[in-house]
Amino acid sequence: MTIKCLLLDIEGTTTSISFVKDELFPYIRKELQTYLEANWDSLELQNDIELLRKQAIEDTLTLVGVPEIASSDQTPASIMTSVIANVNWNMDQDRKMTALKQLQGHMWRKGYSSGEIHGHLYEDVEEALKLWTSSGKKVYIYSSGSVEAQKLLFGHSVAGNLLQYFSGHFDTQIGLKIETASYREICKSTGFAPDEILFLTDLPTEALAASEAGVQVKLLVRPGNAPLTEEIVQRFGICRDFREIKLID
Ligand SMILES: CSCCC(=O)C(=O)COP(=O)(O)O
Ligand SMILES: [Mg+2]
Repeated sequence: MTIKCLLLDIEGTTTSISFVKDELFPYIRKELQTYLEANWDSLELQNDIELLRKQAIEDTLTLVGVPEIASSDQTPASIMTSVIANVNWNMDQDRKMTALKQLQGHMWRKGYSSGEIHGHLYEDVEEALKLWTSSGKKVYIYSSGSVEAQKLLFGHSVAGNLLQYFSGHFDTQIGLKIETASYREICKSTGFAPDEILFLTDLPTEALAASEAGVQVKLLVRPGNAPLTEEIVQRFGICRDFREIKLID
């Protein structure tokens, strides 16, 4: 079946893992206290904290050592201290839950708009986006990073604003990337049959979930990505660069 739609992961696929680990995440740790103090009275921040609070309560049922978030009748200072402990703990484990990703997306706004952060993209990405879209393919992003964080990264990227190439964005609101149901929902939402979609990712767990839904998959081998087993390489095929991907019209 001809590929009509490309579904792209970000970290490890369009963008280096080191940009996320060494620039984006440290920005959150560095700015968190200041951000909480500056935005304490905003509804958006209070909603983000409430989401983190609910997630922490749910997490205590299955995880050990979860820092809980102080209840809303505590002082702002004690709530802030508990939020900082919770966010850092979740980031230490690179957790991909919506509550954390939503707050991060809101915090990165200032970093991108001030020019402190530029979204990293591998140099083949822009050329591939141009080629695919000019030949009539639709391109979507599916990342654990929130839709807002995705738009910031591609809107303020090292190659400029590339948002015009995307037909849409998906994040964990549609489901986790390691769950097959998420890819079924993406098929429904985009209107493409599973085998008309090619999902590009760096993670075998995501590749397996997508392929269970009937979506076609290729794994990216980018510098700094985790090594892949021979079995996974044989099963899905790999590419080192988007220019290696040949789509039949
Ligand atoms: C686009 S937001 C920054 C990256 C991020 O927070 C993340 O979790 C990336 O995960 P991905 O699903 O793109 O591997
Ligand atoms: Mg990834």
